[in-house]
Amino acid sequence: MALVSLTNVTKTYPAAERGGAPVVAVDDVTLDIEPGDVYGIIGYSGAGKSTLVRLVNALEPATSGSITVDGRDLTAMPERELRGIRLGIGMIFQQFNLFGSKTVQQNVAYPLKVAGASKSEIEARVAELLDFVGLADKARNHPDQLSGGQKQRVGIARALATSPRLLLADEATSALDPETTYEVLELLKRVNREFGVTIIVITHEMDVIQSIATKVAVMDGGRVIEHGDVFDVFSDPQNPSSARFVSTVVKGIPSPAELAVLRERHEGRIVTISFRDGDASQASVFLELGAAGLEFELVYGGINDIQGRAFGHLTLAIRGADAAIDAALASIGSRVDVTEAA
Ligand SMILES: Nc1ncnc2c1ncn2[C@@H]1O[C@H](COP(=O)(O)OP(=O)(O)OP(=O)(O)O)[C@@H](O)[C@H]1O
Repeated sequence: MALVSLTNVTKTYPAAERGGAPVVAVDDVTLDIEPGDVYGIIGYSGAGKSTLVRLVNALEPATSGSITVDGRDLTAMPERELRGIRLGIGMIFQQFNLFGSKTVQQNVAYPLKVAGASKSEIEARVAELLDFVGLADKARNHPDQLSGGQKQRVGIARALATSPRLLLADEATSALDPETTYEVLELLKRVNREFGVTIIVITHEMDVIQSIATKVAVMDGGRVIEHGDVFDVFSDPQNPSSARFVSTVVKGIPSPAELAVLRERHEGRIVTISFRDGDASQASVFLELGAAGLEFELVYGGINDIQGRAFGHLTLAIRGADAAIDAALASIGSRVDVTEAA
């Protein structure tokens, strides 16, 4: 059974001005998030991602449709029970949202205090979590004495304090540099692997999805326009907007402008060979071109790794007799996708 299930969920906000049109922030979204998923939700600013998070977190009611968390329908639930649902969901934020006047230890202890845990339970759990996030030596520091990455690690420890099954990460690495982003994403992977916590990652950065998510939903104008396994969406996006996101991290077939530059710099026929794991290896393609007596160079593209599965597009400039090139491409084209620039 899905841990989070959204069925035809719509959230409409009233118009800001009298006579204006209402804002449909989330538009007829149907999505299942299974236990153990790291589910990425990507979209440009205003796509409706944060609104979707607030609906799942029961901070706001949906206008229509149904949302279940752990099999329990939030739509008709009284506020008292919604509070219980919220306790089972951890949240981390772009701006960390730590209490500046409390120490690291007190920040992590806070949700446990609210939940009514005993002093000894709190001490043991906080020590365990600070150890897990590698900040045991900072227990008595205040947030302003920590780096951004350390603050987010405190945020993660605090979000895990009450042992939630679900963690919502809303642009959790958007304020961090690439190195620190990598560390925080690695920590989130451990949270998923070692504690079995399901994670929903909201982001506008495709490389975050690439490095951590197993599934992805692409949002645009409040709608989910494409969703599926990260590998499938990255290697073969079906929607132009998803393709634009993918192109920020994957070099595909060169655009007409890029082709013009390639032609200026390289002689020969420009051919893109697309690999998807399970297809022929790159080595077999290169060997075949070599065996046909053709000269070639790699001029554009690359191979990507998504959770241990490889795919990518390599664009080559190939030189030699046209008939020999035609024969080699026909043979290679029977195993992998071959696209020759017009
Ligand atoms: N409380 C609100 N009242 C009215 N309109 C809202 C409210 N919250 C969000 N919206 C509108 O709903 C749409 C979706 O906003 P949302 O914040 O969910 O998008 P987002 O994808 O999270 O973008 P960002 O990354 O910029 O936060 C936007 O048009 C926004 O202006």
